[in-house]
Amino acid sequence: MSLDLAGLSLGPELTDVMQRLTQVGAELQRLIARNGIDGDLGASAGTNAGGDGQKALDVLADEAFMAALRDSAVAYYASEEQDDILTYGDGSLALAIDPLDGSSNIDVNVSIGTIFSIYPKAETAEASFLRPGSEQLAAGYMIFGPQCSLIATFGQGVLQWVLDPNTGRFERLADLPPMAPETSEFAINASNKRHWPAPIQAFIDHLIAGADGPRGRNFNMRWIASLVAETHRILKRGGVFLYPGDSRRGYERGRLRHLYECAPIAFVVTQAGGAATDGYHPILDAIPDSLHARTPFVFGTAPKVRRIARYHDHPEEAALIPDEELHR
Ligand SMILES: O=P(O)(O)OC[C@H]1O[C@](O)(COP(=O)(O)O)[C@@H](O)[C@@H]1O
Ligand SMILES: [Mg+2]
Ligand SMILES: [Mg+2]
Repeated sequence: MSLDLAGLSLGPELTDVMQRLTQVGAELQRLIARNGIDGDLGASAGTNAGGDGQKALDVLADEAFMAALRDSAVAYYASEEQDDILTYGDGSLALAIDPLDGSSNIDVNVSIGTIFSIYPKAETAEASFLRPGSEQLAAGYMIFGPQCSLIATFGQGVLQWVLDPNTGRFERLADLPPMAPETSEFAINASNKRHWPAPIQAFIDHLIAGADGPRGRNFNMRWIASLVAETHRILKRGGVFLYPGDSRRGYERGRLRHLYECAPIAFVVTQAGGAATDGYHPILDAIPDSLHARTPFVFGTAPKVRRIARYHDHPEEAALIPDEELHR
């Protein structure tokens, strides 16, 4: 057993799938730690279904998860790296996966990860995934960094584990406490500012104006370009993340994938007391119209996410809403 699930009643199928996911995760952490010794995991390796360039590690991770899950309770496997859904056995689960998130960081030794989302199998392969994220049974991510952590939710709060490099086993830590309601950090790729919609421009302008602007206090910015690392920081110390749609060709719905990235992160974040929207509507209520569909994505401390929604109605007034009023 690579994962300590003592005391959790997940049922045999979900338990087995979690064990298999974490076995692969432990192996990926080991391979990543040796990057450069036997080969270059950041080398280019083609293009995936969504049109993104693939790195060697994207392909290797996808193949490792496919191999590990082929004879499991996963009946349908949908991956960011595959054109179509793969049909396996007749188990009861459907798994969506971003096998390697944060690919641009592989060759610079910055945290990357795997994001997973598990649904009960539906009538058809497509119907198993093109549904609201609120129907997820489980979701989470592994982060390959200074520590290899697993963060997961099964719908009752957020659980965390750390991989013990001495034993190869994920040891459970105390459950994550609810996210901090008061924070001053935001994360966005500011190089795209000129392409953003007006409400996002206004929100960020007001944060950057700091104590001299309508918000009347200073804020701090972080951008790692690795969704798992950004999520991990925000879960641990609060803040807000934005990847809005923008006017660049192909970015009208942002960059991130609804099924493989946004729905699972939204499930985790809302279970931690945060919120996740497309800027306005909750992500967990939305139904993606295709496997690789993208969505604008805003998540983090709930009052901040609510304030961003208010910027879509009344940008100038939104800056002046007292924080307490957004703590509903
Ligand atoms: O390079 P950009 O446009 O800032 O985008 C960074 C975002 O893209 C991603 O790397 C996309 O994920 P993949 O690496 O799985 O394609 C996110 O992890 C990150 O938040
Ligand atoms: Mg990703
Ligand atoms: Mg990826």
